[in-house]
Amino acid sequence: MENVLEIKDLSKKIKDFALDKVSFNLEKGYVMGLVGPNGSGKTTTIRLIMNLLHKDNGYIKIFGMDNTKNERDIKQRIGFVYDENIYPVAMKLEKVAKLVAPLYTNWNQKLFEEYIERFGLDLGKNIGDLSKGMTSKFAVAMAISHKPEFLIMDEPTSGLDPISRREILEIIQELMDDGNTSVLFSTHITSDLEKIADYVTFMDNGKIFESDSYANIAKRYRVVKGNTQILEKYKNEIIGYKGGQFGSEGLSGNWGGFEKMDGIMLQIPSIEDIMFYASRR
Ligand SMILES: Nc1ncnc2c1ncn2[C@@H]1O[C@H](COP(=O)(O)OP(=O)(O)OP(=O)(O)O)[C@@H](O)[C@H]1O
Repeated sequence: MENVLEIKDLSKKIKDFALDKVSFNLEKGYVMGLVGPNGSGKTTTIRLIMNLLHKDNGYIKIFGMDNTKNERDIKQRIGFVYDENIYPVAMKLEKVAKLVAPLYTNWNQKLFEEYIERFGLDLGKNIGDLSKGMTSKFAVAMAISHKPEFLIMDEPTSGLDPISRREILEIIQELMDDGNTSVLFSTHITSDLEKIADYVTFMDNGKIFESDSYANIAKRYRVVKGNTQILEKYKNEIIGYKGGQFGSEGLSGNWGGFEKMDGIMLQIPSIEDIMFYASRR
């Protein structure tokens, strides 16, 4: 097993917010989705991985190397999509590519032009004249035209219509076909994760709630619903417990005992369920 990304005890304080001992790994050849409510620390984690922010503690290894000491080598092998446009709005797409291409030893102009055509983009247009969706597609084309081994994207599909989202996901799937490419992307769109993510890392309030395959996480937890009088007694076993007059609910990682109880219903949690109850802790 070879890890493309290893994060251990990563901490960073920004004003009132603290990323607190974040640890997770991504194995080479897999796709990981980073999910969590607004402000849970996804962008902060991604910025730390990209060395755009300085960490307070912990370490980040990419391709087995320290991400700060080997930044130049690492970035040649990485593709990165920011959560916002980073290119000058008055610059033509063609010009942006001309400036960026020489930075990568592996830049493949033919491949870039193929992506541009596939996404229906016009190289003669200014960045500022692109729609939100087209800006995202251009950012993805720019990030993958040097055939990165590791693609890191911060909400690449937000603001895209379902067809464009599918196009981006298809491209990611194609990149994965060689078995050597790995992808980490943050998203709020849980259906995207269901389509392509091998692993899901749940963040909440600067901490990791879970990081595993969805199948494993779905085995570990159940949504518990039912009689308030019964559930009140076990509320310490229930994450994000909410009691109500007409029934109570939450998520449980220790749900075996509920199976035989009358008036209690168990459901396999969706990704959204896990996010919801974890954030209500
Ligand atoms: N430069 C900054 N100054 C002050 N606070 C910041 C700064 N950068 C991030 N934060 C705070 O850190 C927290 C985490 O933000 P972050 O952008 O990492 O969350 P996120 O999970 O990516 O959220 P979203 O889903 O909304 O994009 C937020 O509370 C945010 O306000």
